[in-house]
Amino acid sequence: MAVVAELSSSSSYTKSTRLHSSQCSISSTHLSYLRRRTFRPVTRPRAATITCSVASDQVQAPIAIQAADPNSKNDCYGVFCLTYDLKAEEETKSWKKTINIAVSGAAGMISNHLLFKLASGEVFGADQPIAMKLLGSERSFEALEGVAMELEDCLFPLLREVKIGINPYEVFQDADWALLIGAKPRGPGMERAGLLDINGQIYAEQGKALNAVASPNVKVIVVGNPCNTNALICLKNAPKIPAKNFHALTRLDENRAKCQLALKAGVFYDKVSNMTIWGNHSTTQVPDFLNARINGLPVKEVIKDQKWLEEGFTEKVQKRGGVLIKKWGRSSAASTAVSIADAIKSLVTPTPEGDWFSTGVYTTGNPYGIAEDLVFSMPCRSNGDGDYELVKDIIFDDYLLQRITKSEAELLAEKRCVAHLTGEGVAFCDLPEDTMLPGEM
Ligand SMILES: NC(=O)C1=CN([C@@H]2O[C@H](COP(=O)(O)OP(=O)(O)OC[C@H]3O[C@@H](n4cnc5c(N)ncnc54)[C@H](OP(=O)(O)O)[C@@H]3O)[C@@H](O)[C@H]2O)C=CC1
Ligand SMILES: O=C([O-])CC(=O)C(=O)O
Repeated sequence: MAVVAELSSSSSYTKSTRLHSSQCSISSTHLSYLRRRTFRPVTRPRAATITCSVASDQVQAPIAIQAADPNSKNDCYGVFCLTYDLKAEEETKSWKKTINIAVSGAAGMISNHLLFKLASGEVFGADQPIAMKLLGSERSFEALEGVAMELEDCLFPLLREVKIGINPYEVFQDADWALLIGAKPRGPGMERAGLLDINGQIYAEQGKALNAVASPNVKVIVVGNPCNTNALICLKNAPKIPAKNFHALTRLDENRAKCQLALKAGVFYDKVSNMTIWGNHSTTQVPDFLNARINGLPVKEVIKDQKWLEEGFTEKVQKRGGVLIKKWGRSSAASTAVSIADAIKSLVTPTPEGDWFSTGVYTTGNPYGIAEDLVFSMPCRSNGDGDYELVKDIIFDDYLLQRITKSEAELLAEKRCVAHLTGEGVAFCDLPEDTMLPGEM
């Protein structure tokens, strides 16, 4: 027989845990505490529901009953409900003000690597406390709890708060950074236009939520594919946030390109600099070997094999994701997480003299003649304040311009295909057939 009982206590966080006996499951809210050095619990009521299947001859103990609040899924998680008195702690006196980092797709593969790097301090710095706001869905909520439990168990000193939730309007509240990773993967037989529409709707919704509740100067990095067009949709739905603040992640492509040039030149990859990825995070992307440098020299002076540069190198970078999926059985997660960390570090630390980095950013006002009103990967520099400027001293040749034009045409076609999501009228999809996400080949 089944016994259903509710426990009396307090909180606003709802979770489900399976008991060790495997005969009972608990749907409980988490105890919330006021965070002080002494970790004194606050007397907020907690509620829990326990369902047990027991044999009819077993004695059933009466259990106290009080209503739960099953709708509230966005509050502090576990140990992160404890408040530390920062002033009382000598070592924290030099810490900066806590920043809020929102992450969507937080229960996914990429996040499973990224969150721990963020919490460790290696991205924002050893004096930068962070609060994590993790967005999941009904589908992923239990997994998200698992993620939060692992974060608890890491005892990261800089991780001051973790919240999990399924409503972007709650999770994105006061976000200083929004790392938007969640997206539906393209399944077998799904048209690219279908993927653009499904994921575009996610990014339109999240753009609206950011517009409504995030910090007005929030920096947004869109990872979920197709990331350039998702970023465009997101920024169009967030008119209060500067368009310049939205990025589409192409740092993984930059890192892949550096690796291939280093391999060919027989140097370690720290010798490769000034690497631009132009355009879309797709197989039309253009890894720019004309402006890149190896040991400070133009690539073409070090690698004299033009055919390899134009064909072998370019295609290898464009299709690296797909080759990896064939081998690994899933898309790049660890290297993507590292590249997100790199992308953030490039914005919060000054760019080394003479160098630059690639990121997909808003084209309006660009000095290269690329169509306006797209999100296009271009070379950028930062003084470390989270902002960036486009690099001006870039050279072009016919090959480079021709390739850039192809990627630009693809993004213009994607944009027409999502006009219903950017507020620009009726969508019309005429996507070039030969172009794909890096993982789709
Ligand atoms: N820009 C780049 O360089 C790269 C981008 N990517 C892209 O990043 C994204 C995330 O990759 P990864 O973390 O490996 O993927 P996972 O499949 O592990 O996680 C993706 C998350 O997306 C969420 N999601 C949102 N909507 C849907 C939906 N309709 N169906 C299924 N899941 C959905 C899910 O979380 P929830 O249920 O909580 O919403 C899920 O946890 C993908 O779009 C991938 O193509 C990957 C590598 C490189
Ligand atoms: O297509 C994917 O999901 C993977 C991807 O973007 C990449 O590896 O660059």
